[in-house]
Amino acid sequence: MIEAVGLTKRYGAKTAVYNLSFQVRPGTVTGFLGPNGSGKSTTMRMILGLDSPTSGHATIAGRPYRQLPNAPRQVGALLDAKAVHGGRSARQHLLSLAQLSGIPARRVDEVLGVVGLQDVAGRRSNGFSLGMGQRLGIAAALLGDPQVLLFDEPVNGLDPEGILWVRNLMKQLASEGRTVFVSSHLMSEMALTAEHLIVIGRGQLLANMSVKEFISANSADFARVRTPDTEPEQREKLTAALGEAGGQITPEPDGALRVTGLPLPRISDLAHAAEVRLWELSPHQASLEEAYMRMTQGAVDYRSTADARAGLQEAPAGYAPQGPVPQGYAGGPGHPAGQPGVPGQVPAGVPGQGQPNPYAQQAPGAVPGPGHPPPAPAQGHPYGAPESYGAPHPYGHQPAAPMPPATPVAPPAAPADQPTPHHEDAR
Ligand SMILES: Nc1ncnc2c1ncn2[C@@H]1O[C@H](COP(=O)(O)OP(=O)(O)OP(=O)(O)O)[C@@H](O)[C@H]1O
Repeated sequence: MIEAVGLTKRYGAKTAVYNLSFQVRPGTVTGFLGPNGSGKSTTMRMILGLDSPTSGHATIAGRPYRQLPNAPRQVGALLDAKAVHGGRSARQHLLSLAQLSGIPARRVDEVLGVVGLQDVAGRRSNGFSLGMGQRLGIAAALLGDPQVLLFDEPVNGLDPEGILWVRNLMKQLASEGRTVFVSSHLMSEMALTAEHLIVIGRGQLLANMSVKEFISANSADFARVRTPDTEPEQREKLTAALGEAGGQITPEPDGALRVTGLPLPRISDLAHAAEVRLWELSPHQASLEEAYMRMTQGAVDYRSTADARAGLQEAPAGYAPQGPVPQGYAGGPGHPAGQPGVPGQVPAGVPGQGQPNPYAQQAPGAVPGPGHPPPAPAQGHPYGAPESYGAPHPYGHQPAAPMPPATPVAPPAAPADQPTPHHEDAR
């Protein structure tokens, strides 16, 4: 198990991570979600002993990484796929890691097969695509057959087939009882990969809950209602009537109203009774990605000026209707609201930051919204059979050999407190 307790990291005036507490349990994939710059990599680096916390601590199996008796044997990580000596071949790179940790050379070929790089193993890694580099990084993480695995944006640069393969690999590793902690900024991907979610924004915990809970808490049905644009008093009349009847009303950027808590026929009847004409009355379901974006929208560092026009700049006025904070949200039970925030960093309108949760109108057991299909069935290969580069994958046609017993893996190379190499890869 991985545990963070009050984890805080400041770089000068910049607070990258603030008071983060969570646990990552074995046997499930835990997704670590947050917008760019929200502190995911910094948190992972602190867990791996590559950065020292300003305060708080992180442990793996009850001890800080650097105090684990055989840390390299227990923990594997993919932090930066580009942290490879480009002049070396994939095999040489893995061999040098294996030799450092006393891992038998045959294990190198096993992991090369697992990630589908066996046919390019002799090629220099500086000729690798981003996706091939990710696979090589994953191979390095698996080298020691560790019980605890951390992956920072592992699907970055992978094509759809590669993404599916990573998804199945993560699930397979977790089903073997390992602790699997995977960061991403894509909710849609994590909803298909992870069973548990830890969501952060500007270094602070926003949600800590199962994917099931997140889906049921965020896949709210709602109605869109529009009155004649030319008669604003009709809109006001309707807002009052719906509000009195117990509906939650949120103005949409285009002038429509988003209504939760009332079925469509009731909205129609109330509009009729109030003598309000409707131009639109339509059913909708909030997508998970939308819920995630709304949850983190006050906690995004980098934003296009076009976002304002797209309605992503600010929560619309009045968008935070009534309702309890669902369990597991930061600020909900187990995450008391009103904890001191980072000065100037408390995300506006974020559930659990002392504000009511805007997603309280739930259909329990709701399924992911459009764009979130159910997970694809696993492929024949135990790790989803990646296509190898240049030849059919041998594991695609035969049962894979079992992983060898735990063997050490080289510790992450960067010394503590070095500036984080900030990835400039396309995301
Ligand atoms: N060594 C450093 N010195 C100064 N600031 C840093 C350093 N490392 C990270 N930061 C800052 O801390 C914040 C969190 O960065 P971090 O890389 O942990 O976020 P992230 O969620 O992993 O982002 P991304 O998804 O873009 O990789 C950012 O504002 C970043 O610029």
